[in-house]
Formats: sequence, C-alpha cells, structure tokens
Amino acid sequence: MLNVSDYRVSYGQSEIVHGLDFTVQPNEIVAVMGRNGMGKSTLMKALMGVIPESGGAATLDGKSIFGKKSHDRVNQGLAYVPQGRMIFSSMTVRENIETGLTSTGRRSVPKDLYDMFPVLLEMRNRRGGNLSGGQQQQLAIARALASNPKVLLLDEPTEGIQPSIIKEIAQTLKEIRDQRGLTIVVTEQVLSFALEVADRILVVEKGKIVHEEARSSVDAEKVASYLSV
Ligand SMILES: Nc1ncnc2c1ncn2[C@@H]1O[C@H](COP(=O)(O)OP(=O)(O)OP(=O)(O)O)[C@@H](O)[C@H]1O
Repeated sequence: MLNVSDYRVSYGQSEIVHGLDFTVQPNEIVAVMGRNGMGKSTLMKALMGVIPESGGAATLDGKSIFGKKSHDRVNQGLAYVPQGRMIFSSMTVRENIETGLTSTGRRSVPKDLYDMFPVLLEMRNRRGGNLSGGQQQQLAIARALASNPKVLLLDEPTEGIQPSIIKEIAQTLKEIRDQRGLTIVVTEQVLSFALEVADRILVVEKGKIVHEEARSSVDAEKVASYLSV
C-alpha cells in the first residue's frame, strides 16, 4: 500500500531521515515510535510533501508519490493529521472540516463523518479554538478523512491529550480502519497507545529503523527501553 525505500530527508546539509525502508499493508495500522527529535515528524511531513525528500523512493498503491506536491499526494489518497492538530481556531468546526473537502469537489460535510464523530455535529457551529484537546483531535481526524484517503498519517495524536481520552482515540482509529478499509501510519511516544492501536510497531532512532515487531508478539519492555531517555 505505502512503500518507502532508502528514504532520505534533510534540512539543508543535515540529513535527518537516513534511508528508511518499510512497507505498510492495506488495512494495517503501523505505529512509528521514537523519542523526541528522532525524526518522526520529519518523516511524516516528507511523506505528505510538506518538506522536500532528498533521496530514495516512496509509492502509494504502486504509484510514486516521491517529489510530488502535497495536493497531488492528497489526490493519490494520502491524508495527514499534523502534530499539534493545527485546527483553524477562528473557523467553525464545520468550516474546518470543509477545508478537507477541496480535493473531492464536494461542498458540504458528508453525513458519515458526523455519524463517526457525533460531538462534531453537535459543535459544528462552534469555533475550533473553543474545543477541548480531545475534540480538536477528532476534528483534525475528520478534516483529514474528508478527502476520502486510502492512507492516513497521524503525527503524535496523543500529545497534549488527557490519559482518559487516549484510549478513545485508539478505539476511534481502529473503527475508522475497519469501517473505511483505511491504512494508518501513526507516530507516537506513548507505548500503551501504540500497543492498543497498532498491528505493528517500528522504532526509529536517529532517523533509522532500529526495531520492528508485530503487536501480537511484541516485547513491550524492549520497545520501552528505546523510548526511555
Ligand atoms: N525545520 C527544521 N530545520 C532544521 N532542523 C530541524 C527542523 N525541524 C526539525 N529539525 C531537526 O530534525 C530532527 C528530528 O526532528 P523531528 O521533529 O522530526 O523529531 P520527532 O521524532 O518528530 O520529535 P518530536 O517528538 O519532538 O516531534 C531534530 O534534531 C530537529 O532538531
């Protein structure tokens, strides 16, 4: 579904992602884990075309996305929930979701999105900035889903979210995967969340994959040892 090989990303002279290789299967949820500054956000931004890639290859459904602009990647089926969610705080919930519709030609929010997130229907006329962190995360996911993606990229969705809501986010992502046949790549530092949501865990350290394990056979202590400072 999503394949990257010898994938490299640099800021100027400084290479941050050093030749990653991985494949994400259709309907799979993969968690990319790693401590602060290990290159997770850089990987996600590059996959989405927000920052340029410097080498290697990336394909979605067998077609190259490498070097393409973000909107072309959206048209090919990628969607992105950035770190910090980046909700437009002065726009209403409905307007925020509508910004995700551009690639589809639709103008109004599809009912199934509100069915999936009833709280957003209830709050559709409130400003995005007035929502709680958990509600904003739902809004950011709904906005990303508005483009009908095949692959959803989420960058640290639990950041700044209350522990009691973290489990709900995991549940929501699994439901979305099951209902929409989505493929999900999520970067994360919270191991309990990754264990809850992911089928497979990759650990990134200094821009390289240093560990990879299926959820079913995961050695949680080993993964935790990579995440401890
Ligand atoms: N715009 C930038 N210009 C130069 N270096 C950057 C830039 N953004 C990030 N970096 C550097 O790239 C490295 C990886 O950062 P990145 O944000 O991808 O890490 P991360 O694993 O996502 O961490 P976090 O969990 O803090 O988001 C860090 O050393 C960081 O300082």
